[in-house]
Amino acid sequence: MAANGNGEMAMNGKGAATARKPKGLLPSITTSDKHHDVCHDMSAPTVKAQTIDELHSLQKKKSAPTTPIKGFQSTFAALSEEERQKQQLQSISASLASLTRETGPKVVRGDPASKSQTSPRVHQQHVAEPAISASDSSLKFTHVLYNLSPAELYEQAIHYEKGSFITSTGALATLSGAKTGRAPRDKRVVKDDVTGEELWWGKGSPNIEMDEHTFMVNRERAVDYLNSLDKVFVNDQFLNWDPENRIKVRIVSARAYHSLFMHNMCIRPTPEELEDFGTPDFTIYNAGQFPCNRYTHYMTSSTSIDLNLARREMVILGTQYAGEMKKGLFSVMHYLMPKRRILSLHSGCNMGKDGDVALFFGLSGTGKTTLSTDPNRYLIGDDEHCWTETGVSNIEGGCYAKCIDLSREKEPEIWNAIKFGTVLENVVFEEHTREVDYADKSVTENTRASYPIEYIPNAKIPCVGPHPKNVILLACDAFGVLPPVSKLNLAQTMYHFISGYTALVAGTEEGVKEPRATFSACFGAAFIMMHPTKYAAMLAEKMQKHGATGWLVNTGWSGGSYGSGSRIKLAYTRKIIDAIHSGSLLKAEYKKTKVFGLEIPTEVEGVPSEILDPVNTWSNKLGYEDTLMKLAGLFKNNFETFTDHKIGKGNELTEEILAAGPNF
Ligand SMILES: Nc1ncnc2c1ncn2[C@@H]1O[C@H](COP(=O)(O)OP(=O)(O)OP(=O)(O)O)[C@@H](O)[C@H]1O
Ligand SMILES: O=C([O-])CC(=O)C(=O)O
Ligand SMILES: [Ca+2]
Ligand SMILES: [Mn+2]
Repeated sequence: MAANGNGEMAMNGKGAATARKPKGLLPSITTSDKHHDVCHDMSAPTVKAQTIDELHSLQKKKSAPTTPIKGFQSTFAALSEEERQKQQLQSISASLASLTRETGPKVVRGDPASKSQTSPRVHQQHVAEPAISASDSSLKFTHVLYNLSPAELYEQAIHYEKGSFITSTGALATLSGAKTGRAPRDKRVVKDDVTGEELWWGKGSPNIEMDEHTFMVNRERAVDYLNSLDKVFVNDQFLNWDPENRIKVRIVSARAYHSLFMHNMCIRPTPEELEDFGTPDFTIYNAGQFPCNRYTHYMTSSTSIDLNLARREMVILGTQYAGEMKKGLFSVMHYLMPKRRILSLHSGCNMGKDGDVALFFGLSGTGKTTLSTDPNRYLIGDDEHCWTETGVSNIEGGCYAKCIDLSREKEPEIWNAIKFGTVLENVVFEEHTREVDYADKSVTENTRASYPIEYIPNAKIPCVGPHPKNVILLACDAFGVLPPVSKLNLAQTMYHFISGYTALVAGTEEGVKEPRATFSACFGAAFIMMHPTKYAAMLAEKMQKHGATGWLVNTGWSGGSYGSGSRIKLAYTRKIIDAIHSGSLLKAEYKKTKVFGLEIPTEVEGVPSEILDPVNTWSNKLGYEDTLMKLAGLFKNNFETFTDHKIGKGNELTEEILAAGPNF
C-alpha cells in the first residue's frame, strides 16, 4: 500500500479501515487482512547464526597455524603440528614438576573458565605406569595460559586481579601489592663449588648465600603453590638482541600483570621462533603472592628471591613487584655474559643519525630512561646492555620508566608510550575519567610504566649498534657539589664507575634532614655477580680500544644541597647531553676543579655558564666547601674496599685509578 502523495491512504478493498482525513494531517495507518506477510526490515543482511552461542562462535577466528605447513597438506603434516604442541606441553609440565614426585603435573592449554575449549590435550612429563595417585595434587589439572596477547592478558587481569583498570589512555593500571620496589636484602644466591669460586661474596656483595638444599625447599614451595592454582601464565621469550648471545627464558607466574610485564620487558618471539623454542635456558618461578617459610634456613623475612645458576632457575616468594623478574634476569646476564668475554651494563643506550653511540650509566632514578629517550636519536635501550667485540646490544625488549611527576611537556615520548599494552604500576587515577595523576604518591613514589620498546617512535629495531663513542656516568648528587658536567680521563671514568655514586634524598621521611650518599659499584651493585673490578677492567679495555670518552653528569642538585638548592632543570641536562653527542663539548675550554680534580667546561650552548661551576650557585660559600669535603671523604671511605684488588696486568691501573679520586 502506498500513500497517494496527498496524505490520503488508498482505500482498501473493504473501505473500512481508513477514512478521508483533512489535508495536512499525518496519514492514518491501514492494516490489511489480505496480506499476511510479517513486516521486515530488509535493509541489513542477517547474521549467519541460529543461536546466540553460534553467533558468539563466529566472533573469534581460530589462529592459523603459525607457520605454513611445509610440504604436502597431508595428515602427516597435521600430526606433526599436534606433536609439536604435545612437546610444548611436555616441556611446560617438566618445568612445573615437583622434584620429589615421579611425574610433572597434568597440564592443559587454555583458560579453565573458557567454555569453548575443545577436549583438552593433557600432558604429563613422563607418564609412569598407571598407579594409584598418591596425592590430590596429581589428580588435578594445571591450566596453562601460554604467551597470551596483551588483549587477552588485559581481560584476565581485569576479570581476576583486584586493582586492575584501564586508564584513559588505554594502559593497564595495576597494583604490585605490599612491595612497591625491589628487596635486595631478600636476594639469595646458591653457593656451590663453582659459584663459591666465581662470584663475589662477602662485604659489599649483593650475593647473599644459600645452599642448594634450601633452594630446593623454596623451589618446591613455589612449584606446589603454582600447581595448586586453577591456571598459571607461561611466557617463553628471549633476552639479548645480539643473535649469537640470545638467551631463551621461561617465566611461570600466577598473575596476568606479571605475564604482561614480561611480555613487554623481554624480547617477543615471532610465531616461527616460538615453534622452535624447545627447552628454555633459564626459568623463573614467580609465586610472589605466596610467602617463603620463615622456618626455612637463610630466610630473614617472608620474601625470598633465589637464584640457582647451576640449575638455571630463579624462585620468587613473597613479593609481587615485577621488577624482581627483570632485574633477576639481569643478574643472570651479569654472570653468563662476562664468561663469554662480553660486558653487561646497567645503562641506557642511544645512537645518533651518524651512528654515534652513547651509553648512560646510573643508579635508579638518575636519568637513564629519561635521557636515552631523545627525539633526535635512535633508542637502543633504556636499562640493560651488552658490549661485545662487535658493538652494543640491548638485553631487553621494553622500557621501564619512572613516572612520578611525569609531564607531557618534559617527556613527550614516554608520555605517549603510555597507551594500550603498557603496564602502569601503582599509579593513582581519577575514579570516573581514569585519568592518571602522575603527581600522586599515595601508593608509592616508585610509580612505573613498562612498555615495549617500539612504543618509542625512534626506537632502533633490532636494538643493536656499533661501539660507543661516549660513556656518560649519571649521578644524582643531592649534596649539590658535583658539577653539572665534567669530562673524565680513563682512570677517572674507572674510579667513578667503580664508585657508582648517587644520593638518595630524604624525601618525606621524618627526622631525615640530609641527603644520603650511596655507592653502588658499576652503577648497579645489586645486579652484578662477580667482583666489580672484573666489569671495570672490561670497560676500561673496551673504552681504550674504541676511543670512547667518559663524562660525569650530575642530574641532581644545584645551588645548594637538597632542601635549599633545586634539581638541575631537565632542559639544561638535555642541552649538556646534546653537546656531548654533537662533539662540541669535547672541543670546549676546560678548567680543573679543586678536590675532585674534574675538568669542567666554561661554556655549554643553552646552559647558563654560571651553573657549570657549582661554587657559583651557592650563596653560602663556606657551606659549599664543607659539603664538598664531606662528599670527598665519603668517596675515599667507600673506595678503600677496592684498593686491594688488581685491575689489568701488574696493578698499574689500580694506582692510576686510586689517584683519579678526590685529592685532599
Ligand atoms: N635534570 C634531570 N635529568 C634527568 N632526569 C631528571 C632531571 N630532573 C628530573 N628528572 C627526573 O628524574 C627521573 C629519572 O628517572 P629515570 O626513569 O630516567 O631513571 P633510570 O636511571 O632509568 O632508573 P631505573 O634504573 O630505576 O629505571 C625522571 O622522573 C625524570 O623526570
Ligand atoms: O629494578 C627496578 O625496580 C627498577 C630499575 O630499573 C632499577 O632499580 O635499576
Ligand atoms: Ca629506567
Ligand atoms: Mn635499572
